[in-house]
Amino acid sequence: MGGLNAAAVVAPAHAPQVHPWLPSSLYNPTHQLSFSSSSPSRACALSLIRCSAPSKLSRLSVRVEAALIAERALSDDSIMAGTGTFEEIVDGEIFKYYADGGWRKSSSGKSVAIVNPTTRKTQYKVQACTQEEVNKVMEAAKVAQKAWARTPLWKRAELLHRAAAILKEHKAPIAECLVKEIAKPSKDAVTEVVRSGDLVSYTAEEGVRILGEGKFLVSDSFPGNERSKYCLTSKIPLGVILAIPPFNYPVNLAVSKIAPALIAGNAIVLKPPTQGAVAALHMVHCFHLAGFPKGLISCITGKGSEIGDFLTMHPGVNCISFTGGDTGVAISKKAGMVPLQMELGGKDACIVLEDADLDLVAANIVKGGFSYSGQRCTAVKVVLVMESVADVLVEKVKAKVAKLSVGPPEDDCDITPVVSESSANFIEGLVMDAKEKGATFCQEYKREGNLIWPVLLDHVRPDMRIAWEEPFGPVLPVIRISSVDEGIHHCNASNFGLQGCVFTRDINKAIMISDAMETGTVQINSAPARGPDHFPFQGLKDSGIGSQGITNSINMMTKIKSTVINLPSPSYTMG
Ligand SMILES: NC(=O)C1=CN([C@@H]2O[C@H](COP(=O)(O)OP(=O)(O)OC[C@H]3O[C@@H](n4cnc5c(N)ncnc54)[C@H](OP(=O)(O)O)[C@@H]3O)[C@@H](O)[C@H]2O)C=CC1
Ligand SMILES: O=C(O)[C@H](O)COP(=O)(O)O
Repeated sequence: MGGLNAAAVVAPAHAPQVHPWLPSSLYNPTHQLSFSSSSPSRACALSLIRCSAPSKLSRLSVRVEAALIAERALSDDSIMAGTGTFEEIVDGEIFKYYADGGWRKSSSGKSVAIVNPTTRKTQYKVQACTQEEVNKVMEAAKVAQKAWARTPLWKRAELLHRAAAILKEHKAPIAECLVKEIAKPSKDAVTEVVRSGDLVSYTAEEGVRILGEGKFLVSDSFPGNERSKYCLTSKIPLGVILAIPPFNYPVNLAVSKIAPALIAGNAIVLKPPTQGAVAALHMVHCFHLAGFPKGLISCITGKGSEIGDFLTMHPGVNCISFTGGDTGVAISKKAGMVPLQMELGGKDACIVLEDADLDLVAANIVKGGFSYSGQRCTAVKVVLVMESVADVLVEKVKAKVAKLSVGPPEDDCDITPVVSESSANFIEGLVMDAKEKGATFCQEYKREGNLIWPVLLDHVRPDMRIAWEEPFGPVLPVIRISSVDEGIHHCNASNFGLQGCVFTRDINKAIMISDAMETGTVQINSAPARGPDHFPFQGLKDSGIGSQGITNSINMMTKIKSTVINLPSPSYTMG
């Protein structure tokens, strides 16, 4: 695209106008626009900046609006990671980490490579942060949180709305990182960013409602008491929240922790997954542009295996919100006395009864089992179908699988390379085990590098690993069952209990099966899914601790504080 090809955001030379409600010591100097070339769009953006009288009302919002206008003037494909708005987050070829309101290089002098799953070459590099840098981030977070907790709720919400708008405006460059780092199909990558912006806005609104309410209790309802004590309760922040999301939703599962933490008055330290870290850094920059106080949000990069234990066992952490695999089980054993929110793996079962609408089932199995190449914790991971309808169902699913496009994420293919070579090897191990033990392959098994063609495995038996293990890849086992009880038994014998689904036209049977399935959620006549993002989302057994979803996350990241008014003598309201 000609004309305006970069809108760089640079720190102002002079001290910025401080928002009246932000303590000046914590103010994150916000940004001015500079342009690398002239164009009508540039002139338009500049004239808007000049005309907008950034005096008493809000210089911050003028600048943010101007940033938005300038971004809108850019074509989606003209913005590359580390250029334009995101120039300041990268130094040479290594992305910086975010601490104390700015982008920094680690003193370690070391970096971590992010390998593009499609090319299998290094795509990006991020800083390998040191323990000392973690200590500093924790100290800054503690200080910033105290001031943030004194910031009125509606003002916290306002900043979150701003961050959401900036995030959505920058969907293209962030999605591009997702395509390159985790091979997410390009349309899904854009959807992830837009969904994340919506989640942040919804959280701001929900927070204003639920944190604006407390309880008033009187003592005479408890035996032996007169009405001489009034108890007022409200929700207070926990302090510093450590957020660790997984590779498959590095932006969405980061903001699903960041936004509830912030609206509730907490500070946040984010440790993004290595694959997906650059997308996450871009997302953090959107929060930076929104003007949050310095130190309140930080993003530490580095390999989880190296820096993870130091972070999760850090005394400065007051709550851990983690999404990922077995690592979560290990963290929960090591973490100290802090609240934990753990969203871990799943082996979501799809139980299909004889009376089910098999076209609907087939469509849901293919979408549920193979979207993002099966790399979703809520993917359908085992089909338990009544023998009498199994042949018909398998044929229908097979026909749909044949239509899935396989190839690079840039082409928006349905099936794209899985995240890493080790993941592809693990998936292949499960497939080969099933082959040796006699499963029926509905398609020929094919793999090139990290790209695995979709495979439906029929006649899977419980002695095969794929019957129980989570492939996190485009491989779906079908187990034929002779009774509903057999299906429920298989589902409940799993160590996981995230979601499950049941397909039947009989709502009474559906409810009974839902009640019998030991999972956090059961979907009736649809594939498992986390969204919409305000729904509660939780796993039983090894699938997690606590519940996510916007309301539940806000509640989880707060504590109840009571103030009791003791009257000298009982008082009863007469009305
Ligand atoms: N229930 C749910 O909501 C979801 C569950 N999952 C599950 O996650 C798994 C796949 O995701 P994946 O990212 O590979 O999961 P991992 O558990 O490998 O990693 C998750 C996060 O933990 C970090 N990490 C690694 N080691 C440590 C450590 N010792 N201490 C602290 N953090 C650490 C990782 O960083 P790094 O990348 O640097 O190693 C990453 O940010 C699957 O099992 C899937 O089912 C995934 C999404 C959602
Ligand atoms: O990480 C995951 O896989 C998600 O939490 C599932 O989200 P989805 O159902 O929206 O894909």
